[in-house]
Amino acid sequence: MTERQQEFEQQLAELQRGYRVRLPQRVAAIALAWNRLREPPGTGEAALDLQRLAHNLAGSGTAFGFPAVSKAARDLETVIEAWPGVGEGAVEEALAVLHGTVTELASQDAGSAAAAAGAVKTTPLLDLVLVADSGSEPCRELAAQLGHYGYRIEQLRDSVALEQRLAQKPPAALIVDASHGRGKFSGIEQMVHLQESGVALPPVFYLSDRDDARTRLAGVRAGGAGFFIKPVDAIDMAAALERLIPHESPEPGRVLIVDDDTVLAARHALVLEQAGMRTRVVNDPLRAPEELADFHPDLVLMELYMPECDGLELAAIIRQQEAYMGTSIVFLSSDTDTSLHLHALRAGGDDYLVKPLPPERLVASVAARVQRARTLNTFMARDSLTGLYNHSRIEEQFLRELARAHRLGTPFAYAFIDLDHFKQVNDVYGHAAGDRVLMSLARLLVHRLRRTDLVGRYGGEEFIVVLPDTDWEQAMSIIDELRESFAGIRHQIAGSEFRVTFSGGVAGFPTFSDAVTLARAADQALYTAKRTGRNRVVRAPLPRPG
Ligand SMILES: Nc1nc2c(ncn2[C@@H]2O[C@H](COP(=O)(O)OP(=O)(O)OP(=O)(O)O)[C@@H](O)[C@H]2O)c(=O)[nH]1
Repeated sequence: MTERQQEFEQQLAELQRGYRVRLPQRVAAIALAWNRLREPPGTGEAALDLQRLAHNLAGSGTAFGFPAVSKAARDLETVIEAWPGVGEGAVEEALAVLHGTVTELASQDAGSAAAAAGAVKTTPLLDLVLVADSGSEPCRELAAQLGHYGYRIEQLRDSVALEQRLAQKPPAALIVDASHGRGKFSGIEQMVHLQESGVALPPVFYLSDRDDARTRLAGVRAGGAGFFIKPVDAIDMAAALERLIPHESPEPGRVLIVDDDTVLAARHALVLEQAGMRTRVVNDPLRAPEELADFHPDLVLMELYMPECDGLELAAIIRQQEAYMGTSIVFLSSDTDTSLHLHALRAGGDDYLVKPLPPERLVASVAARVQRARTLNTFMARDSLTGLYNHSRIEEQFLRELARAHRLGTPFAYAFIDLDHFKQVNDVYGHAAGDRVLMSLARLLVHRLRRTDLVGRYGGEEFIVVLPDTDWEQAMSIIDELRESFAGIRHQIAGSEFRVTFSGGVAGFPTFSDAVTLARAADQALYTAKRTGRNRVVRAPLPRPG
């Protein structure tokens, strides 16, 4: 075996271990889906969910070296297909066999299962340390303003306290008053002194009363990441911090593999998963559209020759749908005929890979295409001023969330937010000032909400927030807290200062169960908020019975 093959086999073994550790969770998901189906109101969708979970497990078990799991899952799938004709007992029995098979495997590998269960995601650190004289009013005000954007600020008086703080838990960044202490550059000098004595500093932003070259130069020489003249507009500082603080690693690329050759498809999936991508395999091309809608891949990797529906036909089906304009299509085939390659590209494919393909070539081609699909999708999905989801994308996300909530029976909240008297802001301070206000609200929403929440700019000064797994009482208090924070932001433009407020309307699922009534309810609640004085959040009234 060559060194490369050895490495590949090792990687496969690693993947196999990961798959094995997650098996109990997959069986638990199947058991949950079965409970949902059995207890009213079980729907056709719940039955499909259950069938798909069992089918996926049946399809992947053997590929990962667990044929007994595949067999038990396939038996369960067959019984589910025949249900309710076969009765609950048969399903329970098949489920028990699957559970037993997986429990046995899990007990052999309890150690790694525990390790996998213990993996907890952390949220990015957003605390900052401000080094300034305690009596400095502009610095106190800046701290308060940054607090509205979701940064936690701790103020320290001297470099001794700072050194202790850095040793405990380093903050995301330091903000240092350049003239803090004695002397013009004493704040800067303190940082230089700390660095020279071997203390590792996070990025430092200097605040200064004076905008002269000497002070700026001192800041640059001290390794400053930014230099701001007092009084600092908090939105500028928030923007600089946002660029600096590393965000969570991007979502892994999602690849849908369509190939009727189960072994080859599983192998491609293993290779791509090993390279950090998420994959889903479909062996029946006619199921691809359904999986596409459910999985939302960045890229579809498909075999050209397949029974019933070949790759070119499937590409045509995908390309006819606007929702998948940004999805890459890569063909795989052992056919080296170049005219066929051209034909495949004309049919909407982005690349054509000839088999057999070394793993690193597959990973490189797919990763490059995933990246391009991501970039294209970002342009298509984002509002250029605020960077939030644009109108069509937030609507799409809302519908997706609604479908998920229906499927899982979880609540979610929907809020419509609209700036108050925004026309006056434009009229009095100019359009550019209005744009800055829109950006500041966008920043506040993104910083203060969870990563799983969805925020979009619906139109001019209207925003939509979707809060998954949140009931509307929680949503009311979250949106109201945001309202209060936003009202506290001082917007500064050419020496003048002003504040802006927003009004909000909140509605939720399952109180309103379809998209139209839910959005209309939130809109009406917003209208009530405007009519009753603005700068408030109103909950949609309960729907009339019947
Ligand atoms: N600066 C800026 N203004 C915008 C943008 N999009 C829409 N607007 C402005 O937003 C203002 C909305 O005004 P109205 O619909 O009258 O609402 P309002 O003044 O906020 O009043 P209420 O909603 O009733 O509180 C208009 O003046 C639009 O020109 C934009 O991208 N930038």
